[in-house]
Amino acid sequence: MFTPREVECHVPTAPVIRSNVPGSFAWSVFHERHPELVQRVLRALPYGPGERARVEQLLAESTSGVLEPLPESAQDGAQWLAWGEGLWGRPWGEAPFLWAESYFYRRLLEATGYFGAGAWRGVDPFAPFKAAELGGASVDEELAALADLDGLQAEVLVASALWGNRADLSFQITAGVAGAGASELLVDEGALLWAELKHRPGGLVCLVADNAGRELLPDLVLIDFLLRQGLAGRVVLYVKPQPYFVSDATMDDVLATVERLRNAQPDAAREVGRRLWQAMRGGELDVRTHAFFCAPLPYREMPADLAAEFGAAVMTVMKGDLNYRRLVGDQLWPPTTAFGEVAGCFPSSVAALRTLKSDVIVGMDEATVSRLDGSDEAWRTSGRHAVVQVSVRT
Ligand SMILES: O=P(O)(O)OC[C@@]1(O)O[C@H](CO)[C@@H](O)[C@@H]1O
Repeated sequence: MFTPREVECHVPTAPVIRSNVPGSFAWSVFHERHPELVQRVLRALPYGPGERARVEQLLAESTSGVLEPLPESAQDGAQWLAWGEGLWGRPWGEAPFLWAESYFYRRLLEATGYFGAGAWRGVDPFAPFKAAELGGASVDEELAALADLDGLQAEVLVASALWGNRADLSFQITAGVAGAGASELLVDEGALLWAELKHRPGGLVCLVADNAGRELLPDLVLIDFLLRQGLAGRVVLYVKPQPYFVSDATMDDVLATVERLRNAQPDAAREVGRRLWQAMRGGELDVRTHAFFCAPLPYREMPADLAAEFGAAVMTVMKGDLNYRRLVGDQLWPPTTAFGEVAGCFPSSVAALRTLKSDVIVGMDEATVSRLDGSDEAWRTSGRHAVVQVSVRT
């Protein structure tokens, strides 16, 4: 069980998103994305009849059944029982969307034997997808672009880490080529991010990773840049403790990506890989994790030990859509709500680098919202729009 942090945190209220509204984005995740995901998982690995039956049963339960708790043998069973108090026995769609999705991924690991005593223990059900992406041509292209690394500006590296967030394998299941088409940066507070880092160079920078592969690669290049320029004296890279939301990065993915860099062409990419390896050995790059990163809760409910880690940072860079939902709260905020008003409880200054792939959005101006609402596009979920939003802790 987590020890909650003691903090006075006042945020406005807004309706919590749930997946029980047919036609909504959240509903489509459970009724369109998950069925396809389950089929892909069952095709990608030769799970036996027991695992397959449990996975199919989970899909049926999560689309038309009620929430059942984890088996008593699960090591985190008591924690989930507490998190789900009042929800057990109710339809999945009645639970908060963030809660229900987190629980779906936890149950998928249960069904595939990830935490069991058998041979499937520790086997990442999404590993085949992640490996295909990391070994693929688009990563070759990203690596080739590193030939001109010394000429690349800080802003370009942030843009690359930002748009790398389009490469999210769960999103691509229903969106096709993620966020295909022209892209638009709706809010760009990148200058504030760099000003803060330059104002307080040499401190701790935290980066909370999102997806492996095409996203983690530019994240690592950005980390290398921060260390090389002395903008950060130390970087903590946070990854998930277990497979989650298909392509979320774990320690295995960090190691595979650093290895990919160390063996890459051109030389500049290999040099990045070599420096990252050394930085990990020397402690300047510390890869860490915490059970809270797979918890069904917003960051404002993070436990005291994790809050203390973030509290020591000059800046935390928060990657991706899900981290954004957890940072501001998975709620239907009026889009003009100030980012700092809902993210300001975070223990350090925080910069969100996020492409929009779910309904949550804050920090917009009225005119942009009207223009986008007047267009035909599902702009909140298409993956074509992005924000760089910063809240500075004074
Ligand atoms: O966090 P990421 O990888 O940027 O996006 C995660 C995502 O694909 O999954 C959720 C829906 O299942 C949404 O938060 C978003 O669409």
